[in-house]
Amino acid sequence: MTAIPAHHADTVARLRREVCALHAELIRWNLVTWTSGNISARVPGADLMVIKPSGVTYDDLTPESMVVCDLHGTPVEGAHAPSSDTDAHAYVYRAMPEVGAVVHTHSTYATAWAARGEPIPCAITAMADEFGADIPVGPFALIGGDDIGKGIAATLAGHRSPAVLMRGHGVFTIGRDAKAAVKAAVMCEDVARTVHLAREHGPVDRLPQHHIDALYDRYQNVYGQRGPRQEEGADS
Ligand SMILES: O=C(CO)[C@@H](O)[C@H](O)COP(=O)(O)O
Repeated sequence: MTAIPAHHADTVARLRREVCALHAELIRWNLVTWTSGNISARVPGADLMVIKPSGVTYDDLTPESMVVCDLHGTPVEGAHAPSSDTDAHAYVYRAMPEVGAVVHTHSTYATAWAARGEPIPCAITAMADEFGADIPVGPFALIGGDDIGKGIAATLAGHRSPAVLMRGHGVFTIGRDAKAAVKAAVMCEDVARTVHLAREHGPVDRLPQHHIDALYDRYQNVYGQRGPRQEEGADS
């Protein structure tokens, strides 16, 4: 195995802790069953990523059990075999330099949309906020190799949505960091459930595009705590 350059050691140690800890969020938000989801994060400035080991139960995950791989999916540091979706994550990092993290789940409602091969229409404000569009469907691809990654990148490149429903499989989300990608997976399941429930009682209309655009812009650029006053701790 190739050694990790010394100047990346602290970052890798931090990402081992972060990626490990965030798997607890997949359980907390009921997005995974047994070992069926995974998180990875890119090591900034290096052609490396930190990813969950394959088939290890979430209770048994530790920072040390995370696997460092290069961006072709080859393990570089770690005692475990990496996630079965390692090649998919690696392809996304190679194809989408702006992506800092990838998350995969089989969360129930979103995966039901994936099983139907149907995009989730952007019908509620929470969806316009986070996704800015319908949540798209990517192609079916077998696990292992580059095909899942190719489908994710081809579907999400130039798309506002940080989530894709891979046909007949489940959800992949991307983010600038692991917390953002996990948040997108949580929100994806939430809106998948809401729009599904709404459709049980009748047709659901997509929001008008100008409302989607306005909501997306506000949430992405105005919502929450921003700017120097908040950073200095001002409260009024
Ligand atoms: O999608 C799949 C299998 O359908 C995989 O993502 C596994 O469900 C999780 O695999 P590991 O990350 O534990 O290898």
